[in-house]
Amino acid sequence: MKNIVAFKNVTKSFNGFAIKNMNLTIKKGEITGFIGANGAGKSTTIKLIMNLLQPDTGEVTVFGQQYAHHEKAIKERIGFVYDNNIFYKDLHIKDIRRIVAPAYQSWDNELFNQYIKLFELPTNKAVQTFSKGMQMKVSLAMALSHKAEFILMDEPTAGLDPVFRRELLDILQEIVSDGERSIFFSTHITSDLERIADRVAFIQKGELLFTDTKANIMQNYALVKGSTSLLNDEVNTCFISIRQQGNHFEALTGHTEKVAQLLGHQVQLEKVSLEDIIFYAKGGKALYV
Ligand SMILES: Nc1ncnc2c1ncn2[C@@H]1O[C@H](COP(=O)(O)OP(=O)(O)OP(=O)(O)O)[C@@H](O)[C@H]1O
Repeated sequence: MKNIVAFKNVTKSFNGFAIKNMNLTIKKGEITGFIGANGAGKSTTIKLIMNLLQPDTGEVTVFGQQYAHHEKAIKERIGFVYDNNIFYKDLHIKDIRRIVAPAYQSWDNELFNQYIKLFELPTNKAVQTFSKGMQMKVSLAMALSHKAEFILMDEPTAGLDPVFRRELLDILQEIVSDGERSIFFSTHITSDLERIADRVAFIQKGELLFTDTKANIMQNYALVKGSTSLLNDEVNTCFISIRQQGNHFEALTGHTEKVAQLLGHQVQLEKVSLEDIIFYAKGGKALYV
């Protein structure tokens, strides 16, 4: 499957925080959800994808091209969607159309009008009077009207009411249904991922812990419970995190099959939700009591 975005050993350091040796790929035709705790590095990663930040080392390619030589061509094909559309706040939708349209070669006015209607956005009010969800829809309508092939969203569903959130998620699913467009969005809400993501990327303290299809994650990840006497170096390599209490342990594994081979019936294997994975993975590789 074709990569829309490929990070190759990307590092980016700030004082006290670093994206470490990141090898993120985003696949064509899929919705990839990007999850991680506050401050894990989601926005920084999105800025690297958008070339708003440049890597200290490593390489970012988008549509197989590098920003250094193809910035305009790449940006033409990306729709960066965010609610805080500061440039356009005082404007009405028709003014936005007038200003934004000339910036894109492939802008389609007819399509823009269709989305404004579909999203039920008022055309007679300044965008700053719109709710957060409506502003998100304006941004999405703009992205779709210049026929962006890749929609990139930083926490699109944060602060939306459940009905609006579901509506937005349905729209996103519809967007990728032809297999030609791709979506990458960050979120804190695991149910968003459970609902629409094909693939999930999980970042923790600047490190990409995994990127995998939801189906694989559900199949390969499990909570393992058993006696601490079973733990040894070989067994421990199967675990992402281990919690011990007395002579019992609970561990998150991404290698259910291997654990079953090594420990068989001596341990209990329980299915996990994405929320469980994020909770248990929080301890990283550390072994703690
Ligand atoms: N320009 C910058 N200069 C210095 N530090 C920065 C800069 N941008 C981000 N950081 C730091 O990098 C870390 C990661 O921030 P980032 O915004 O990427 O996290 P996030 O996962 O998007 O968090 P949240 O979910 O809270 O939005 C934070 O500790 C932040 O303070």
